[in-house]
Amino acid sequence: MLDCDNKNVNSYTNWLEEIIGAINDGILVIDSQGIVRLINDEYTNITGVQRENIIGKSLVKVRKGALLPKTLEDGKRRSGVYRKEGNVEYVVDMAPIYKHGSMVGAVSVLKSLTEVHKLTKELERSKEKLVAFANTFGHLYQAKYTFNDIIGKDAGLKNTVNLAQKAARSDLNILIQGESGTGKELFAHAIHSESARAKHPFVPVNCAAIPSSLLESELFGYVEGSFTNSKKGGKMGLFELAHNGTLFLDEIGDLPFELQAKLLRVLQDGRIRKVGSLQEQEIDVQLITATNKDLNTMVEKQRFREDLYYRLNGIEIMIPPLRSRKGDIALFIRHSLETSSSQPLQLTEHARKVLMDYEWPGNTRELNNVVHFAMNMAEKGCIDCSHLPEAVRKGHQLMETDHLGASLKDILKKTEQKVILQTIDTYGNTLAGKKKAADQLGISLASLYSKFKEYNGSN
Ligand SMILES: Nc1ncnc2c1ncn2[C@@H]1O[C@H](COP(=O)(O)OP(=O)(O)OP(=O)(O)O)[C@@H](O)[C@H]1O
Repeated sequence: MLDCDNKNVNSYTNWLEEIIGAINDGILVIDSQGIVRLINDEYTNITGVQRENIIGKSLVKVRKGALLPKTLEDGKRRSGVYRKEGNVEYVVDMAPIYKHGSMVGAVSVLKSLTEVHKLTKELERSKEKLVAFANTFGHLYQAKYTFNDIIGKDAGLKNTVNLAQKAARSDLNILIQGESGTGKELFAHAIHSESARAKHPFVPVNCAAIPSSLLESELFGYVEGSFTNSKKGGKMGLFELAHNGTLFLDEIGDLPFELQAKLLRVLQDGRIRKVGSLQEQEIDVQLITATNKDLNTMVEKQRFREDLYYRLNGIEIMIPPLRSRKGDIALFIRHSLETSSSQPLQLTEHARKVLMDYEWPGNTRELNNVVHFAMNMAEKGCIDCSHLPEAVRKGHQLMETDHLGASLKDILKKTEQKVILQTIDTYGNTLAGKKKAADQLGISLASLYSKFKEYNGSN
């Protein structure tokens, strides 16, 4: 009953009591004599004081140190007064109640701090999660390589690196072509790392790895309810994720034809539209695409849109296959042996020759795997032919039996070379090993040295 002079509890005051009871803060009302007239349930929850122990009693007597009677004396509002009762902390706002210009009582409003503490903790936890998420997210969408990670001194590769460095300084779309395993993704990372966008996300997408039915919504995102099972709140697309950074579309030759038209529109307008949305949003990404397919032939066969091909092809980077960069094979092997092996390892001349002669259809990826395989198979600090994978050995043997068209002199020379290298492999590439090899072959050590030098350019 707010009108403390009114003894009749009418329906109006009942209604007010209902409202006060429904309030989430604790409420206590005293009349002009300092007698407690009303409390709500939340007041009991916060202070632990039961209704029957306080209603109709003088507040100062029941609650020593209560400040509300002071409000009755000076008519002043007080706010944010901190209180602690056992483990319960709360703050109190106090105000006088006036009717027709005279003070008829005063009210306290208590706000529990337990809830505030709980919310603060929740907020802190959310902030921590957000930071962790930002770290993971940042980590996930960072380029992992720079141009320093690209191994190779072959002139063809150096020209390619040179062109890629220029491309990194441009904002043109870049199309990287090359056989599988030549390092197209490595180049894409390096280009982003050296570009002005390096601090922004690098988002790699393999177009062949995402089912075509999902690719559009993955690339452009979708709004809530755009299809059955769509996530609440919709989903951000990879273009949006890459905003201000670089989007790397690998295996672009596998982009479904109907999506090619949509991608072309995005590149022309610089805007994307989420699946199910009518609104467009501006997007600023540098697009790098890569493929090991021959896009020119695909265009001719009308399997890839010509207009999109020209859009993607702002700068075209062709990475030469490893077999055309023999010098890089030796360099890569040396680098791997020096950096990846826990013990010093020697490669026999024969094994080296087999590796140099092999065609490397899987390019640097395959070479990397083969060298690591051989390092694990090596014995006594030495990698010889028997430590190479069968496919590589077989490839070499096939090549060597391919004598068609060769002169007898060349065949004999090759065979002699093979036998000498294999015998040195067997006895070891040391002085003692070479002596044994020469003995076994029935030639002098000097002769073996001179032949060995002829085959390898050095001994
Ligand atoms: N020049 C190089 N120097 C160092 N490592 C290289 C080089 N080229 C390729 N690699 C390594 O070879 C592996 C394959 O490279 P990457 O994935 O970039 O090739 P890719 O051309 O994109 O292959 P795919 O067409 O199969 O996707 C990676 O481990 C990469 O780091």
